[in-house]
Amino acid sequence: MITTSRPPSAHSSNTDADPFSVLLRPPASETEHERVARLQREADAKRISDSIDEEIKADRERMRKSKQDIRLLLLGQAESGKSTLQKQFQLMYNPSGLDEERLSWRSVIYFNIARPVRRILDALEAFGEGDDDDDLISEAAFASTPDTPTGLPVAADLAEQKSLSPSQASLEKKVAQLRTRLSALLGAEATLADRLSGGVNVSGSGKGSVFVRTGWQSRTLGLAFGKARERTSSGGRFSFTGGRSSMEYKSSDMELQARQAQAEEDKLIAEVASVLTNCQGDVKELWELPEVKKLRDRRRLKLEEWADYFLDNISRVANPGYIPTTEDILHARIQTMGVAEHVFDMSVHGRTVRWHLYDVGGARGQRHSWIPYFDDATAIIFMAPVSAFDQYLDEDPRTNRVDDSLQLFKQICSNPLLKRAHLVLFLNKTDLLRSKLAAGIRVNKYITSYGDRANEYDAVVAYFKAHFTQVHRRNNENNRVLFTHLTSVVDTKAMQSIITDVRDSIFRGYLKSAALV
Ligand SMILES: Nc1nc2c(ncn2[C@@H]2O[C@H](COP(=O)(O)OP(=O)(O)OP(=O)(O)O)[C@@H](O)[C@H]2O)c(=O)[nH]1
Ligand SMILES: [Mg+2]
Repeated sequence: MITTSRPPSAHSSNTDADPFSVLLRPPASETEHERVARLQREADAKRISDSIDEEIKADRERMRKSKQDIRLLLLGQAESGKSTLQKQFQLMYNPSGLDEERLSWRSVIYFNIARPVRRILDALEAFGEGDDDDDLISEAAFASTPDTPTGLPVAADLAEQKSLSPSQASLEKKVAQLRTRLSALLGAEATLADRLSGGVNVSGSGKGSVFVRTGWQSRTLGLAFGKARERTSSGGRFSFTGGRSSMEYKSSDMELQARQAQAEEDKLIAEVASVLTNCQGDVKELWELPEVKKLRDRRRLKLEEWADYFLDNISRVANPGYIPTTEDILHARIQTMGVAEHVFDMSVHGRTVRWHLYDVGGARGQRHSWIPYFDDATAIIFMAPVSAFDQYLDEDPRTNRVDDSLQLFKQICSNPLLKRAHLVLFLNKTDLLRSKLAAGIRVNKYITSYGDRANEYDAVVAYFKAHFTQVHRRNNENNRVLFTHLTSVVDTKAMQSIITDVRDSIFRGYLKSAALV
């Protein structure tokens, strides 16, 4: 056994000692047992202190590295295609992530079917109530009215009771029958909306919109699908990692709850899937009613593009064991709430750089949440849906969507916090623009300044492009270049080369500014 000299006692008479060490000195009466315990405590404290130092060092290193990351903001009004573009990035740079969340898209797709089904029924009923445009009622609807096993009134009775024409009464009866047969699907709409939004209602952002926060896929399916983060408008950070993160399952209680939620979710989806399998014939019958086409042609029933896509594909989607295809996922629609961050490591010309993609909610009530992301943005892709010339904002039905896009683009171009950001403009939904023009929808009916220019794709695109370019030119203090692309972001093949092109131009700008710093 060796003996060591004791440190001077706190009660020592040495008055020259540093007052802190005096305070820390062990009492003179310390026993050997107490001394061993104290040394152990001191060693533990040092270990903890060293590990904190290590963490601080690693944090600094992360910060230094993350300053070199590329931050790309996807901006634009609601429905402009930001989340769809994000999915295309995911397909290119993290395809396994999309595979992992594939099944969770069923709830969105079923919701994308249930809601338009209800809207079609409502529109047909509203027609029956006050509209006596006989031409709208097809003979087919009248002729195919069967006797009613459900006890619903027959066409002749209805006509007599409400003094409707026989054809109107026939349609009303058919719609009533379809509503009864589709009641289980209609009932699922609210349940699905509630599950998707996690019970959150967002006011002031459009009629009956369903918003999802980042990470909804793991809430609806309990999957690990990659990292997603949010910044609050005060600049603080909330981070969320999908799947079994320590944050999600801190205790076995929470794990149990998550398992129960997952089991309920699976049950709900299985139930809706079987409802859809059973009523697919009715959905098809409703969708194919000639009156639906007529109401749409006369613009008395406006359905969004995803309704067309999924109702056209109803037999496939309603198949038992349905798994969404990539194209289905690209067409699925759910509104983004707040800002979702997606992180990809991209190798560009032999150099790997971390990219942070920020997919924002574009509705007016969501735009305030963009601001904390402005000051360190490397680049912006602004998305303007040019097919929306005949549409108005859900959140403000007096504002034309293209006009809103132009106003928003002006704010983005002139924002001083964004003046260094590389600027890319996607004039999106060009496929839908082509279809609308081919269907004879006239631009000058909605945008009077279009005048008597040709109602053709090239002329319309040139007109909109000129307006966006002019907004940029008038709000371009920094002489920054605007890179414009005509896009249909649901077109995967075309998007692969556009994304590569955009990626390279952002990367070139990034290298240039890195060299200047
Ligand atoms: N046909 C077609 N559909 C598109 C195109 N771009 C987007 N869509 C569809 O439009 C709908 C809305 O797209 P999102 O990507 O969800 O829009 P968003 O900009 O993220 O909307 P918010 O999250 O509300 O801000 C989805 O159903 C997409 O599939 C396009 O170029 N062509
Ligand atoms: Mg979105």
